[in-house]
Amino acid sequence: MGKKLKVGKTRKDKFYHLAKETGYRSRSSFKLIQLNRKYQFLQKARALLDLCAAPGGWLQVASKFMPVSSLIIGVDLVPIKAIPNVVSLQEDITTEKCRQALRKELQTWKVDVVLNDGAPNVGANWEHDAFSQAHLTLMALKLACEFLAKGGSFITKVFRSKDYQPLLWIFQQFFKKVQATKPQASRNESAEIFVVCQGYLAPNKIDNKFFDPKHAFKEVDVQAKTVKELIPVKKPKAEGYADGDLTLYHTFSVTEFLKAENPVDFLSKASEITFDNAGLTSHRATTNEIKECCRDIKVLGRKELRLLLNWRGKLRKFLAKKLKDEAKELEQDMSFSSSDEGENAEKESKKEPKKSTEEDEEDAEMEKKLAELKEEEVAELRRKKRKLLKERRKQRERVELKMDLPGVSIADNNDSSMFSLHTINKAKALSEFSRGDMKAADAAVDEEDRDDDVYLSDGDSDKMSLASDLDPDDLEDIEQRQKQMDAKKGKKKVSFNVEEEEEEGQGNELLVDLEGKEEKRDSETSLWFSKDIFSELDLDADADREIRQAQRLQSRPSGDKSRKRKAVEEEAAAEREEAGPSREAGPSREAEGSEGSSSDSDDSSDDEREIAHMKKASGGLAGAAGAEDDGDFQVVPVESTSKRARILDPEGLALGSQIATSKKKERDLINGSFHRFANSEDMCDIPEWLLEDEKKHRRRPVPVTPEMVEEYKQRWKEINARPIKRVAEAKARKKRRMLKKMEQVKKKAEAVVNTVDISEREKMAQLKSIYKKAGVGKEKREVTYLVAKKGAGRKVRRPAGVKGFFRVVDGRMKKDMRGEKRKERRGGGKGGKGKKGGKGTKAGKGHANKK
Ligand SMILES: C[S@@+](CC[C@H](N)C(=O)[O-])C[C@H]1O[C@@H](n2cnc3c(N)ncnc32)[C@H](O)[C@@H]1O
Repeated sequence: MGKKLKVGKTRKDKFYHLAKETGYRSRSSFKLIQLNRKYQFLQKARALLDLCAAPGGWLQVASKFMPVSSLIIGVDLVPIKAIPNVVSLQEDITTEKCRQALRKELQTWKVDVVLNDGAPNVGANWEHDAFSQAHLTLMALKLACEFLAKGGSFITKVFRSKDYQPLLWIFQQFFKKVQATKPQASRNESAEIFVVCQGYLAPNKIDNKFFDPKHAFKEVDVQAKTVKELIPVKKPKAEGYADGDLTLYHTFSVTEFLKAENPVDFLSKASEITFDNAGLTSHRATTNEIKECCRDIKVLGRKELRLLLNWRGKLRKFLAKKLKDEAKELEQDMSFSSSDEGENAEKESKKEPKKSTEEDEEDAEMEKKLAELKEEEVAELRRKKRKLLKERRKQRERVELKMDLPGVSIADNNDSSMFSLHTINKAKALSEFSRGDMKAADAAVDEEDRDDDVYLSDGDSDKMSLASDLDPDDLEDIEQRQKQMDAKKGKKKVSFNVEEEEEEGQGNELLVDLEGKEEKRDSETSLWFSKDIFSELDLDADADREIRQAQRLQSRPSGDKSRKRKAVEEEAAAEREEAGPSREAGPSREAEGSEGSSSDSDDSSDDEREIAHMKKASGGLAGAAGAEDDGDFQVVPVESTSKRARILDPEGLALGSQIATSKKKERDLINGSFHRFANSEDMCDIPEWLLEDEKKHRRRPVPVTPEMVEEYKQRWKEINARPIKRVAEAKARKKRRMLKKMEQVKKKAEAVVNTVDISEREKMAQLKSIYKKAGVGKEKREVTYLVAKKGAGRKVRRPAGVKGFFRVVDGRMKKDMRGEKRKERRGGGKGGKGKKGGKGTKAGKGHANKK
């Protein structure tokens, strides 16, 4: 028999070798390194206690990661070889002696971290081993509870057995956060798991049952006091009695309870609720239990208090409904009495003696008041709704005009209202101001404010809440009935808009519109069209074009019908010409032509109609900017100053550069523009070819050198060669993203390279996966597809001329697909027998297909 192969735990794995390489005393050092990497408890610790520390791997790690001159103590059954700056004790952590030794060592100090990697001698049987492990952990916890500072951490090894859950529960009683984890260095086949407990609660008293395995593991004593219970709760601060309140017993009536603004607050103050309303006492919601609860509020629990609150809600709903019914009855009575007033009055006076008792009067009075109350309520609701809608509309407008951001309103801020003329927009307030009666004016303004105020007085809020108990349908119903009643009473009802207009009519005289209605509309229109979305549309140019078209049509000589057809062509040519740089100075062709327009004829009526239509279409702009022909007078068109800058071509730019450099040159250029070609003659009877020729030659050369023009041409080319802004921006964004990604990948790679606890091969694998995930360095491979010859198999030699990657594919699929297509073309796949796939394909070299 040969030597037995090492299996499972005894196998020397990478961490074993790594520990040997790096000088750690045990492979479990890497467990602590990995735990610390995740939870970062060593860096902050100033004192540490390592229970079951031999041979000292964890102590090494602790002394490496903890701040210099920290206190580190290690305890184990076996002696630990000395480690610089580490105190080691040889003790059994389950004993009192060990506890005392630690006390002696630490004196009054508390530690920030307690570690426990204890593993008792095992081998008896699984259950026994598991128990002794759990017991050791419990003992470690006991020591931790004694020596840990508040907020400290306890990191312990636990074996997964039936005692695992009870242990976790106990940890949770002492620590804020308890997390279980299995570090990479811990073998998968091992049942160990590491529990990281953070935020030690440091209770004043601890029940020893927690550390008694009998209680802790077998039957966890649920009744045992929890740590939270053991932590003394601070006494609430004495607040004393309220002023004038000398008794602790407060009795309130049901009505008061129903009216209470904050019922919860009310219940906290009340000792007893008495019944002052027979109707409410006999209400079916008022059960015996409720009555009993009302007798002593102070003894009630959460459930009973909730019961009382529900009861209150029911009663309020009941009352609201009652009010509604009463209002309905009142209305019916009114309609009944108004229609049959005459007859019934006579009949009743004859039949019965008049029943005019005081009670009836009181009832009527009550009902009237109720109706008024409801009316007010509904009016209030309507007013609020209107105000809300108005505000929303305003906000929308402000957002549209880019005065506000959506959801953020600067205009909502009313701080400046005291300086606003709008606050005294009532004539009454203004007159008070002008008389110098500031008090009265303030009152008037307040009155105005109150109309729109969202907040209500106490009484109002109660009314409002009553209304809120009603259904929306009910409200609508009430509203409608109210309207009918108003109409019957002959009340003068006016719509909201009319009301507003009236108010405006007698408004503040100081609030005068700076613009007329027309101007206001124009400015609003221009504001609207100044939005970004319209910036692409050259509205000015469009308007100008229309004007010119109208003028040209107007200036056409009468009788020349052949010209009429060409008008459009001419117009287009003229526009093209205008776009050119060397537009001749001097009177325009329009002006020339317009001379002829004074001689009207019958044929021109169509044109005139067209012009009128166009003028109308151009919104009156034609009249402002274009030439007007008013009888014998010819109005010279004035170029609009707001006209957009024309984009010049290279010749124009060269000319412009000359003007820009010298005033004299500018003057010369202007003077030079008055030459014999500048004033065109009447060219009506000139043949077309001559006109074309004239256009070319009847112009003075522009005083710029061809070199200058060439230079500007080059500049244009350069500008045109540049990518458009958006493309450039997108490219820049992509580049930035890429750089960022690279930076992150670099950091990750560095971290992997610097990791000590993994082998080189693993590092390589991790690096590869990092770069792969980031998509860096992933270039699309150029693959050449080769269709294999029949029976060639998968192994094909690289054919001549094929470079790089190549893949051999089966030609049949391609052929099948072709066949399918052919079938379809022939019509619904009814193509005769036809061999499937047809003849064999020529495979090999000739079919190389690059992708
Ligand atoms: C896995 S080793 C600890 C390894 C240590 N964390 C390191 O990194 O070197 C478990 C240790 O627990 C110790 N041990 C077991 N029962 C103990 C007890 N009752 N008191 C003290 N140490 C104990 C053993 O002596 C053993 O050295």
